[in-house]
Amino acid sequence: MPSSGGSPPAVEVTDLVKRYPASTTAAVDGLSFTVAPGEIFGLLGPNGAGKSTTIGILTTRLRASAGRALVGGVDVVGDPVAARAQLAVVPQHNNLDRSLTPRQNLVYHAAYHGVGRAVRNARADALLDRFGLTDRADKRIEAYSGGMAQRLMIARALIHEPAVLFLDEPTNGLDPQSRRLIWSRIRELRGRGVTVVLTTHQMNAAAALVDRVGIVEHGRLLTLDKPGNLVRGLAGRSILDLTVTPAALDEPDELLRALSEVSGVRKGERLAAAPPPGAGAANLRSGLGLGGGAGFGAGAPAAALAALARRERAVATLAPDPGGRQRVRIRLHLATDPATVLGPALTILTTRSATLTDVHIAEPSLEDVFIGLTGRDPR
Ligand SMILES: Nc1ncnc2c1ncn2[C@@H]1O[C@H](COP(=O)(O)OP(=O)(O)OP(=O)(O)O)[C@@H](O)[C@H]1O
Repeated sequence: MPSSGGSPPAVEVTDLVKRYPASTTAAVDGLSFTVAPGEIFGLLGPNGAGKSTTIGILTTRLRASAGRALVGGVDVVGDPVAARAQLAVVPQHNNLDRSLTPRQNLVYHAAYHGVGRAVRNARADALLDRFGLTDRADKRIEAYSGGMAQRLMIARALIHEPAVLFLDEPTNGLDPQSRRLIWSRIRELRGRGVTVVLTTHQMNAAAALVDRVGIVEHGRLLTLDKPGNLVRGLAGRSILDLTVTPAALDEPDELLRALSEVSGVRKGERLAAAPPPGAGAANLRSGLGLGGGAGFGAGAPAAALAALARRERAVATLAPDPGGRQRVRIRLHLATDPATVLGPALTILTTRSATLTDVHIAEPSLEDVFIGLTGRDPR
């Protein structure tokens, strides 16, 4: 997190509450956090957690039911006009003015914020260039793709050089090219000293981009820390995914139960469907120096298994998928080194005549932290 150098927080939220009329529960329910100047702060949470409502209050679109919110040291309720001069917001939905050209959207927005003519034209040119829109600056907005419209909305938000930029789902529904451009431009803002508060459901991008992340649910903060610290909190917990074909008379749930009872397994679960074979797979047979065929058990060389387990990510193909029989994916959540679980797990598979076709060892991610805190049920 960039040092605030003793200056006040860019955003300060204290005991914030929002109750919508006719709703029995609070959308924001006593939220408190601060964001340092120049920080990129991620507000994560499941659908309906209260993220957009919080941003709505901070950007003066909504009025809080209780609590306090300051942006750039300005109380958003006490002095919304001064607060709006400090901030900019890119909402979830396209609110560009379709009666204007893209360039006019930028220039008129700058004029609204009192930016002089020469400066606003120069800034519009620079921003159109930064967001890859120069060639289409004078076309009709209707001809813009979703990615272009989103880039233009971010450019428009930046034209009065706000101290704090709020982005609500900035890359939702965009193709990978637009997503990468937007994440990269947001990263650049840190170098320019702009504070960014964003919401997203894209955990990998958030983990790579934000300085700190707050995870909210039911309008309350569940945790707030650097992504690395949150993931390290799950240290020693790796995940072992096995794709297996149980023996004809075996029950997948019985197999799962047996694997879940291996020492070092915290929890076992069945995943939805078997992945397509292939893509990116390393061949465990050659990697381990083992012969072909199904059913590797206790006889497999322990050192080779340990070498596999030490690899940060390993996807391996052990045996061909026997046609016709249903494969199942089993995820084992481990509280120990995968090397110590693999041997006993393979013994169980061998004993039960199951065929193992894929092994995947994964380190925990921010998404695991998120799921661990907020659960698996869709909202
Ligand atoms: N105008 C409104 N009137 C009544 N209830 C609302 C209104 N807007 C949002 N809510 C409710 O407030 C809660 C928080 O919604 P909010 O949109 O802030 O969540 P969110 O975390 O941004 O969700 P998402 O990830 O889906 O955008 C939800 O239960 C939602 O149904």
